[in-house]
Amino acid sequence: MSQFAIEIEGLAKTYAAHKGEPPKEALKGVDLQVPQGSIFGLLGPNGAGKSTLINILAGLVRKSAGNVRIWGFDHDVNPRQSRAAIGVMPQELNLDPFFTARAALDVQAGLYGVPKRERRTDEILEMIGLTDKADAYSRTLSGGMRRRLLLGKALVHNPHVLVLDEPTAGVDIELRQMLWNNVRKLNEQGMTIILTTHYLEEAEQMCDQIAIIHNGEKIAHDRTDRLIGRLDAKTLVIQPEGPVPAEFPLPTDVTCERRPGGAIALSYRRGATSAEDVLDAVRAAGIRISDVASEDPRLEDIFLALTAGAHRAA
Ligand SMILES: Nc1ncnc2c1ncn2[C@@H]1O[C@H](COP(=O)(O)OP(=O)(O)OP(=O)(O)O)[C@@H](O)[C@H]1O
Repeated sequence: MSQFAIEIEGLAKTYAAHKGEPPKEALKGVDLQVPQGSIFGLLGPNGAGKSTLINILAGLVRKSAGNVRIWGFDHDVNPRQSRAAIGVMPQELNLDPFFTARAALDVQAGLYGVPKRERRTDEILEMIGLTDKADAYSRTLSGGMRRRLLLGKALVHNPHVLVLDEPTAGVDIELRQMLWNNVRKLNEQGMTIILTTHYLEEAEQMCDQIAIIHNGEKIAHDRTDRLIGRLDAKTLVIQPEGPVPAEFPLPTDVTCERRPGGAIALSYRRGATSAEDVLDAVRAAGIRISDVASEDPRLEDIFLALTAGAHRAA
């Protein structure tokens, strides 16, 4: 058994021309390996191809080319096993309005061939906080509750891999925390998690590894800390004692930005300038330093740098 939960080679998808629109190459030969037991972030701007990739994994979209293995099972050779190894929480709230929460979970378990005695309906209802809504029709549930029910549906067959397609888009803080707590617990129990999100801070906190997709191509894949470390940028935020001159000499390539409250943020490249050089320049300008804090780049910075770089290359 491979150490990868998901292995993708040369995955391509072209959507056929439709209503005067030309064919759309949504994925252009993507290779990707998702380690078992990881929380893996799949990021990219709108229209990058993330949902297409996830929908191919879920068996909802047919790939044009390439190979997909889920938990070692080839999508084409062992479609039943590869589908059983994965659970997907989709972006759209596609619930049958005339099913109760309990029925929705039971029917889904039935679809996956889970025998009645092995069903964990009550356990899942409890986990997603819907025990008291078990017999309510899904049309009467709030948006947040429906989202939790979709998570429950993705879990009925106890998959090895759980895929979450923008699970927290437009949900409140409480639900977001509940979702992430659930995801962490499932991951601790050994489930591999793949998620797409537009909240980069969330990805930074949750994911061990991140891949960035742009225009149907993978432009980066690395451990989250290494990805962020790729940016050689550093910022010193200095709280001055007394006034700061409008302009003062700084080492080449150091930029100065005024922050609210009178602080100045000095950004530089670690490879070219040292913190000591920056502080020396501040002192030489007669600025007395009351406090200093340092800021490292965020995932957002690397994301913007990489996607902008890919634009230029294109
Ligand atoms: N059924 C379809 N028919 C034609 N084109 C499609 C179809 N589904 C998606 N596309 C196109 O394929 C590209 C990739 O779309 P996809 O939904 O995979 O992107 P995404 O990264 O998930 O975007 P978002 O972050 O906005 O959800 C887009 O240009 C989209 O318009």
